[in-house]
Amino acid sequence: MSSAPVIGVAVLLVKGETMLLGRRRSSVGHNTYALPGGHLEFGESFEECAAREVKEETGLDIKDIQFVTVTNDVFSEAAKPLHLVAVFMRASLVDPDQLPQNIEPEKCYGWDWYDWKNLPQPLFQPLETMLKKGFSPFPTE
Ligand SMILES: Nc1ncnc2c1ncn2[C@H]1C[C@H](O)[C@@H](COP(=O)(O)OP(=O)(O)OP(=O)(O)O)O1
Ligand SMILES: [Mg+2]
Repeated sequence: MSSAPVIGVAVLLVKGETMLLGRRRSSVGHNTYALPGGHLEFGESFEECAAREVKEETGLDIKDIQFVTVTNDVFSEAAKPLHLVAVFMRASLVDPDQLPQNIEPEKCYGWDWYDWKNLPQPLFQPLETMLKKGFSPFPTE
C-alpha cells in the first residue's frame, strides 16, 4: 500500500564555509547526516517552516531565509515506504555566536558544523540528491 507524498523542509544553515548537520535517530534515514528540518504544516510558508523547525530542533534563530531547490525521493526499502519532496531553504544565523542545542535527542544524535568540502558520510538521501544536482551553497568556489 502506498501513501501520499510528504513535504519536508530542509534548512541549509550556513556559517562561513560550514553547514549544520545532525545524525538522524529517526526511522527514515537512521544514522545518516541531515540538515535540520521537518514536515511542512498546514498553512505554513516554506520560510516559516524553516524558522520553526530550526528553532524546535536546535534552538537557533535564523534570518535571510531563501528558497534554493527541491528534491523528489522515494524510500521504497524503508519499513514504512516514504515518498518525500524536500524543499531546501538556505539561511544564516541571527547571532553567529549562538550555539546549537540538541533539543530533540530522541530524533538526533547531536548537531555540529561541518566543512562544506569535507562532509560526513553517509548523508541523508535528499541531501545526497541535492548535491548530485550540482548545487553548492558557496557558488564562488
Ligand atoms: N534534512 C531534511 N532533508 C530532507 N527532508 C527532511 C529533512 N528533515 C526532515 N525531513 C522530512 C523527512 C520526514 O519524513 C519529514 C519529517 O521530518 P523528521 O525530521 O522525520 O521529523 P520532525 O520531527 O522534524 O518533523 P515533525 O515534527 O513535523 O514530524 O520531513
Ligand atoms: Mg526533523
